[in-house]
Amino acid sequence: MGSCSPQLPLICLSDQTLKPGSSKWVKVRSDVRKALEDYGCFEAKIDQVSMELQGSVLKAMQELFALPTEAKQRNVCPKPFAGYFSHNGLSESFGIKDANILEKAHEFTQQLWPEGNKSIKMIQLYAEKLAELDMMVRRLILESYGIEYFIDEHLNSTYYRMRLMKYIARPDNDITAAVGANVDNGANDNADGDANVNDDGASIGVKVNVDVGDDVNDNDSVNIGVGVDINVETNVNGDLDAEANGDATAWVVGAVSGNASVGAKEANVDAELGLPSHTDKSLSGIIYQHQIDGLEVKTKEGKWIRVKPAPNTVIVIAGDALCALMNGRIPSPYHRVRVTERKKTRYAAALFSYPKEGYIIDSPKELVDEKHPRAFKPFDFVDLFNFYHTEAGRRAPSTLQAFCGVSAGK
Ligand SMILES: O=C(O)CCC(=O)C(=O)O
Ligand SMILES: [Fe+2]
Repeated sequence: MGSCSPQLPLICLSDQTLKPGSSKWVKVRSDVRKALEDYGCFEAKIDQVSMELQGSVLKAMQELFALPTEAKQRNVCPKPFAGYFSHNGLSESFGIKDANILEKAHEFTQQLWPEGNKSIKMIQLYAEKLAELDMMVRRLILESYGIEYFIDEHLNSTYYRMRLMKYIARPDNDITAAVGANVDNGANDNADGDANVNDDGASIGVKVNVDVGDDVNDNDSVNIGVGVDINVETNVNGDLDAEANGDATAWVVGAVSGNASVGAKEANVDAELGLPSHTDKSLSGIIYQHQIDGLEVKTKEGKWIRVKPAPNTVIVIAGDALCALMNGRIPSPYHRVRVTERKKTRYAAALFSYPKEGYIIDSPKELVDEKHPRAFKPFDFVDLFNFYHTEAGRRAPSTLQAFCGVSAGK
């Protein structure tokens, strides 16, 4: 903190000194809770993943993305878009379910490298380390609210999915944004009910929904919104501080639609987005940016924080499922990826935790009190996923709120 540009809180989660029950653990626990309540995310300094392993994963990613498109497209998953796909010609990604478990991760090897490849071992080891870290964070969170009894049940009700991502900056003079139809008006709320309208002026929400077909990878120039729902507001205050809000449903489930922006500057920003503004649907996510920055996280005040990559530092980010589980006390922040360095390729890896199918997400009673009335009805995450695919789910300013918000009046 204290530098001129805003930054996320930085918390040291290094293994060496952080032992459950120690005074450091207790301090870190309250820091984690505060950071998540304030920002829905934080930067974590870690030593669980060696530089050597980070380098090996980067090499594996470079190798993977260099494969021919037909090979990459073999990374399919029963859930649409949970496998390989590309967005807007600016990013592409692979999905690996249960990447932290070697036997399961081998399915990915079989899809991509039927003749076998040693890289998967590195990716799996990396996912395993990040999963350990993630479980520690979720343990710290639940302890910080005094619900230790719930830790085992919670951790056993989840699984992991890894995304490996490659981004490039938009080439100059490339016009990619603002294609579409279905214009309608709408105002946006993010998951914690914090309306994304500037306090000091009126806003008009303008949504342009772009629906494209299943074959999303071939046409780089018109794929705005593929796999994402972007709800964009154009602010009429004259400060041109446009908001682009949405959910990258398809990063997890694959809605093939988007709401692209209209307007000058915001169309420009949109066109630069390797990943449009969204909240994650997961419980938690751990993101590692390999050297090149691009990730931007939106604060409750509506400011974008650009997160600089630093060695041995990851971003811990809360998703909608955690927001719901924690009775809205931890928001799932909007974030986006904008690569501005031309001629540089950005690689990022993220490990997400999700509730298992059939598990009912219901805030523990300790999180509900007069100051925090129950915000969400209990739900199965799969039903939330399915709701994202519906017209109503895609159009909702906050899918989580529309699906199970108590105030949604459903
Ligand atoms: O590439 C990144 O830094 C973030 C990726 C992300 O937000 C996502 O996959 O949901
Ligand atoms: Fe995300």
